[in-house]
Amino acid sequence: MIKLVDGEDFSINIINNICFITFSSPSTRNAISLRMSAVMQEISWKKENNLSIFQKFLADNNCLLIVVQSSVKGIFSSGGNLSDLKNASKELCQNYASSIKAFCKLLHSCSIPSVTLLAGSAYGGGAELALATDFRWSIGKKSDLHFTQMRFAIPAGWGGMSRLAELCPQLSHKKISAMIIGRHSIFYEQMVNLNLIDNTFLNIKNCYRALNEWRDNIEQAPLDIRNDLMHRLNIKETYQLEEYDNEIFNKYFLNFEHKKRITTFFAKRNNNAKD
Ligand SMILES: CC[C@H](C(=O)O)C(=O)SCCNC(=O)CCNC(=O)[C@H](O)C(C)(C)COP(=O)(O)OP(=O)(O)OC[C@H]1O[C@@H](n2cnc3c(N)ncnc32)[C@H](O)[C@@H]1OP(=O)(O)O
Repeated sequence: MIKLVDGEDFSINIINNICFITFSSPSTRNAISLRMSAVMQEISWKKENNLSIFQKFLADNNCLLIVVQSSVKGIFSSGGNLSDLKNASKELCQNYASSIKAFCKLLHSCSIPSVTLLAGSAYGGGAELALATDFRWSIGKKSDLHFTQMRFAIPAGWGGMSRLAELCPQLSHKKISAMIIGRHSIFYEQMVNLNLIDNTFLNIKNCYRALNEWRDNIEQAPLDIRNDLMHRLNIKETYQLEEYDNEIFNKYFLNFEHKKRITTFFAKRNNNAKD
């Protein structure tokens, strides 16, 4: 295990090329504390060579997948830490939301796939954190999102409204504003209908098995193709993306590696046929 953050309630470790970001604060239902936000600020804001500490940690340790998870049964996160926000000075809180928002943005803008494991509810900023990753996998069918920010007379502040629009094109900006104003909840079935749940597992064991299989498949993809495919997220115009996709396909089609793997495929089939 390679550690970047070793807090009792918030840790970031790499195990077998998977980066686990784990929230473990049962006493606050995984509320994101001021201290957690300070750590997120430290590791998210650009440092050397235009790379944040977090991105350098991922690169230096050949991380292939990012997993955000809760170790607290029945809840992903209760969002902003209300007692911290009640007791701390305005100065102490001035970077609170922007630090968490920067960390959330990194989770879907870096060139490594990210997935949130949901086994319970997410409230307020916790729902925004659950939306921050590329994918969401549900363990069981009790995953849900509760946009409770307006209970405290604030809009979503960790990037959740624009992220919801990205993930669910069918939700207009007006509908998203209405959902925040109306403190809407999105329960499991609706999350599935909105494509906010990408996979569902009966239990955590099956989920981790699928994560390891995903990691193995990524590892078997040649690094140059992985990099070229992940570069797609930087191309915004559709016509440029089509041109780029043609270019990278022609770059690898019937090259040495492609033909080698076709040969291996038939060799394995012939060996299996003989067994
Ligand atoms: C832009 C984001 C925005 C912001 O940053 O301001 C927000 O995220 S606003 C906060 C949005 N969060 C919520 O609306 C959730 C508030 N919490 C609850 O509704 C409940 O606690 C719930 C449903 C999460 C859990 O209910 P349950 O009955 O299981 O437990 P308790 O309510 O008894 O809570 C247990 C324990 O956890 C503490 N707690 C819960 N949520 C928070 C929180 N967000 N911040 C700090 N502490 C929290 C609660 O006070 C209890 O502690 P105790 O010492 O026993 O009082």
